[in-house]
Amino acid sequence: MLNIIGLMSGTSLDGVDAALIETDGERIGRRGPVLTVPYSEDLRARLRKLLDLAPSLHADDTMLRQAEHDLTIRHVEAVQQLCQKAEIQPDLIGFHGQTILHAPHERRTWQIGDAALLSRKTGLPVVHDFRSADVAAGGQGAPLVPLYHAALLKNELKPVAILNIGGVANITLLGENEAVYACDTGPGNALLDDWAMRHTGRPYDENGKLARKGRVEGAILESLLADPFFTLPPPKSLDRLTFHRAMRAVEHLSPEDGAATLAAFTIEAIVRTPMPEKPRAWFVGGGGRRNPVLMEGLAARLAAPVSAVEALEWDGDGLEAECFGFLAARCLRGLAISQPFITGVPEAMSGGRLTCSDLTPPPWMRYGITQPT
Ligand SMILES: Nc1ncnc2c1ncn2[C@@H]1O[C@H](COP(=O)(O)OP(=O)(O)OP(=O)(O)O)[C@@H](O)[C@H]1O
Ligand SMILES: CC(=O)N[C@H]1[C@@H]2OC[C@@H](O2)[C@@H](O)[C@@H]1O[C@H](C)C(=O)O
Repeated sequence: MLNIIGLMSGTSLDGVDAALIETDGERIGRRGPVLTVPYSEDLRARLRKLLDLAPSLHADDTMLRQAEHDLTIRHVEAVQQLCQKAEIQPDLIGFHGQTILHAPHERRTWQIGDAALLSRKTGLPVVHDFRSADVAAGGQGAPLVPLYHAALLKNELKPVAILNIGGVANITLLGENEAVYACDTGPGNALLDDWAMRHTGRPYDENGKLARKGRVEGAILESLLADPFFTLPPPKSLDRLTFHRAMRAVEHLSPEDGAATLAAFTIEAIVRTPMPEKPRAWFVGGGGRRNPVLMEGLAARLAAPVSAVEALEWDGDGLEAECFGFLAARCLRGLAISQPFITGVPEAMSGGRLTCSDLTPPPWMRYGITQPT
């Protein structure tokens, strides 16, 4: 097995999560440590602006290039800090990059990040660009975490739902007979974060304090949920900005009522996701599991028990970063990272690209892995 550092910077734009994982892409050994290197407020604001500009942005845009450079340096720092913490010299990096645009219907998905720079600065080979091949083949390109959930889950609880509440929320349904279904469910924390920033100047509604004091505007909530996305069966995926119009719908509400309504939007979108099997339990990862308004709302509305993924002895902050370490190993070996019931791709397929600097021999030369074709 290889020691791989997985790096994930999610749609919340809060920073880089880094996790060490020992894996060959099938077996999973040691997991952790995990750490987060936060983005500066300035970088976060520049990335947020890039999301708005992305549909018409040229790849050579100066602001884009500068932000890409700066966020790659944050990833270099994350690798260095993790190596120190783990006291280990890793073999490989799985680098997700920062999604600035996701439009699978146009066969476009765009993760920025300079893999060559990351490889040069760390002296390690880097697997990156995990989503493009899937999207090019007609898939959604997301979510990609389900095969990692499937590899991790050992218990007999199935059907079981693993929910990630990041900027966008996504679900993996591990069904009976090894079936794996997945999709994005709707907004996660992103709308709430933007609302909190506007009304409190803070990047998120800490512990749901604002939403807790508000009243849900039922008519607005139902109008938001009338979007055809919510009745579409999986697979389906979202851009961080897909439901940004919800901000306009709640604009006239008080900070508290707006937060309560947006939190209810996240919850109801999850509850109403059409599912091929009925989960017997729900486990929640991502920063949203720290928001008691979301967790209590889900527990009240779902038919099965809801807990944080820590109940499975998983690390809810590191799971996605671990996943991109796991997927990096799978890409290297040409193993599938997506399947028809996960992303809608016509057949199971691998993906990712490998970048090595002049100083980093390809991993198959160093570790006897079969060279991917
Ligand atoms: N104590 C807390 N109270 C409320 N919300 C919280 C708390 N801690 C974290 N969060 C929420 O979690 C978010 C960060 O979540 P996470 O790190 O899972 O996002 P992400 O990795 O960017 O997501 P993804 O890639 O899945 O879209 C914050 O932006 C915030 O909304
Ligand atoms: C295009 C993109 O970056 N999608 C992310 C985003 O963040 C959550 C949700 O939307 C999910 O579909 C995906 O990330 C996770 C890690 C995934 O691919 O499984």
